[in-house]
Amino acid sequence: MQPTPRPSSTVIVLMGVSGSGKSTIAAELVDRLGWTFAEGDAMHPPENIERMAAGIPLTDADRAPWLRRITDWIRARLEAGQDAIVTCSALKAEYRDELRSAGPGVRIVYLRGNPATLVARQSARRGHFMPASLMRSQLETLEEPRPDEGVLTVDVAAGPAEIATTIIRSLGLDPS
Ligand SMILES: Nc1ncnc2c1ncn2[C@@H]1O[C@H](COP(=O)(O)OP(=O)(O)O)[C@@H](O)[C@H]1O
Ligand SMILES: O=C(O)[C@H](O)[C@@H](O)[C@H](O)[C@H](O)COP(=O)(O)O
Repeated sequence: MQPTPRPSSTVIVLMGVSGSGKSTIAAELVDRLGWTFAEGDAMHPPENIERMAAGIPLTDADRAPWLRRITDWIRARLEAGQDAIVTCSALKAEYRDELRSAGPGVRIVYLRGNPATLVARQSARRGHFMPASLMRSQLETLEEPRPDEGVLTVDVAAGPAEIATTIIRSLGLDPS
């Protein structure tokens, strides 16, 4: 069977709840691949950051402008033929549909962890606006990707370097 040809450029979306390692794995992938990177959190309107910092979960309406900005960013990278990486919790299937609408080069990677690990990692993290109290709503809101979504799921029990290797191999991004 012929290998599936890569589209002209690829944008990896690292998804998962707060504390799943999106920023950490993105940094590892950027180191290894040298691709353009955007932190999805930086695209939230300031009110969203204020809400989360105050322990208030975001609603669909709160997330709408943020998802639009991320989707526009992805589309611009694909149109420019640039490979890129972006973090976005993408908790619901409808959010992922929107992100994928940016173009065929979108590859979503779900960083899946057991709740105990996620809570431990998120609460050990310092200097971040997201309070540990919001983990419960993150986990309640999360709709894990269905098999037909074509999302790559990676367990976050392993260390960042191993996870990055798994992602690079599974997406066929090894240097040839
Ligand atoms: N695979 C991993 N193994 C061990 N610790 C990790 C791993 N991934 C992330 N961490 C740690 O867990 C915390 C949350 O990771 P972070 O990348 O900030 O998650 P997110 O961006 O999804 O909120 C950080 O303190 C980070 O150093
Ligand atoms: O959709 C949401 O509720 C938020 O976007 C949330 O899922 C996201 O995780 C925050 O931006 C916190 O940032 P960290 O994921 O870096 O903790």
